[in-house]
Formats: sequence, C-alpha cells, structure tokens
Amino acid sequence: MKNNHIDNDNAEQNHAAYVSMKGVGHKFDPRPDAPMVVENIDLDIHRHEFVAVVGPSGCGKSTLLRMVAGLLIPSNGQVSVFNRPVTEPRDDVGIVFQKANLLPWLTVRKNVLFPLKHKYGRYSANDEKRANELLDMAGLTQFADKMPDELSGGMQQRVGIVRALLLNPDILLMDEPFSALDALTREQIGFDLLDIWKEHPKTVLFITHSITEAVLLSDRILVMSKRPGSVLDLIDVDLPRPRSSETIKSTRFAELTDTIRGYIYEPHVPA
Ligand SMILES: Nc1ncnc2c1ncn2[C@@H]1O[C@H](COP(=O)(O)OP(=O)(O)OP(=O)(O)O)[C@@H](O)[C@H]1O
Repeated sequence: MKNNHIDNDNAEQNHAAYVSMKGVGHKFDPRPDAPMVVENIDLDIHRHEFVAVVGPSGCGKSTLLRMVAGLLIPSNGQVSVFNRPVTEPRDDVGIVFQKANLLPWLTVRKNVLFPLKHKYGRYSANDEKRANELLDMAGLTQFADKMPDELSGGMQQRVGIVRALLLNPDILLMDEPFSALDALTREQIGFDLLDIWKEHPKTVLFITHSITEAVLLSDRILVMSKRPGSVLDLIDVDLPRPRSSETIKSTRFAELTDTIRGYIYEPHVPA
C-alpha cells in the first residue's frame, strides 16, 4: 500500500508541470518605453521531459534558460519549479554551455569532481565511484587521468556534461552545448546524451540552432519568434525512442523538420 502511494506520488510529480513559465516577459533596459526581449511566454515542462528551444538569433533563448536557472528574474510573469517561484540562483540545476570550460591544470576526473569539492569542500569515495561510472558511460574511462588539452573538442564537451550530471541536478540546462563540434561528433554526442538521459532521467531544456538536433533529441520543441521572442508553436515530437540514425531517415522526421523550417524561414505572426 505504502509503495503504491509512493508510486502515485511519483506519477503525479512526473505528470505535473515541473518547470512552469506563466506570462514571462523580460527586458534588460528598465525604461518604460524600452523594447521587450521576450514576451508572453507560457510553457509547462514535465518532470524528466526533454524540451528543445529553437528560434532566430537574439530571440531570447538564453534569456529563458537563465530565468529557469534563477540567474535572471523576469520583468513580467513568473517562472516556477515544482510550484515554487524562482527568485534566486538555483543550486539544483546543471548547466552546460557551448564551451566546456574545463580547468586546464586538473585531470578529467578532477575536473568532473571539482564542483562537488567547490560546493562541499570535499568529495567522498562514493562520489568518485559515481564520477567513474558516468565517465565510463560517456566513453571517457581511458581519458580520466588525462589533462583537458589532450582531449578532442567532443570529448571535452562530454566531460562538461558528466561534470553537470555528477551533481545529480533534477534540471539540466543546455545552451547550444554541441555547436562548436563537427557534424559527425555532434550527432554521436547527441545519442550519447540520450543514453545518459535514459539512465539518469533529468528535466532537460536544450537550446540549439540545429533543427535536426532538436527533432532528434527532444520530446517537445518550443519554436520562438524573432525578437521580442514569443511562442510560435510547441511541437510534439512523436518519434519513437530509442532514437537512432534510422530515425533521421524516417518520413515523420522530415515532416517535423520541415514544419519547423517553415516557422524559422518564413515570416510568421504569433497567434
Ligand atoms: N545582459 C544583457 N544586457 C542587455 N541585453 C542583453 C543581455 N543579455 C542578452 N541581451 C539581449 O537580449 C536579446 C536576447 O539575447 P539571448 O542571448 O537570450 O538570445 P538568443 O536567442 O539566445 O541568441 P543566440 O541564438 O544568438 O545565442 C539579444 O538582443 C541580446 O543582445
């Protein structure tokens, strides 16, 4: 009976909006006549859902991500996580940026463990074990004792993802994490990310300029208009998982990418 309760609670948690944006708008310039950067964003993300955000350069994608992280408080509306308004920087989010920004004087393993050491002053043998498991999952076991400059760009980016995951955040915010990588590495690391996400479910907000990457990885895609960024569409990616290179060849994949291209390359007025 007790277990059923726990299961019901979890089911409810997973189904409820985990990250919620209601009427979110922002402008950096506080003057009343200054233009908005983003406006009227309504978005509910479920727990452990993978949501990609696409839209023209400057439409406010990173601004949205920073608001979820609590690094920026919206001028209008509210961002909440599990029904609590985000009012300050959250320490339960992992952020992965375009560049891994590894510390060049630490080995890969020590880079991955660094945030724990920084946060708690130390890390345990169990943390080290988890770091090794995640590094293994990311195909980096052989490189754990190497220095960052001995790794390729794709490997460094994998280290950055492992570093963000080791803190076991419930929310993973990814801001164009693969944009500095070549196309092949980019596709492979996308599949690696999906494997890790399956093993360690997280709520993911993933910003990308690549329409194919958005379709390949996510459950839903938020398509934003040009500045001031607002919601043009929220597209369900009804492609079966696990996704693979076969997925890319499917008719449905082509249909979904075409729909998004239509939004990005043809002028559209938000509804
Ligand atoms: N700290 C800031 N102060 C003033 N303006 C800012 C600040 N940060 C971002 N902006 C402006 O807000 C707008 C949205 O920026 P943001 O980085 O969120 O867009 P984006 O969609 O992520 O862009 P890109 O795809 O080019 O990375 C841009 O016009 C940018 O110049």
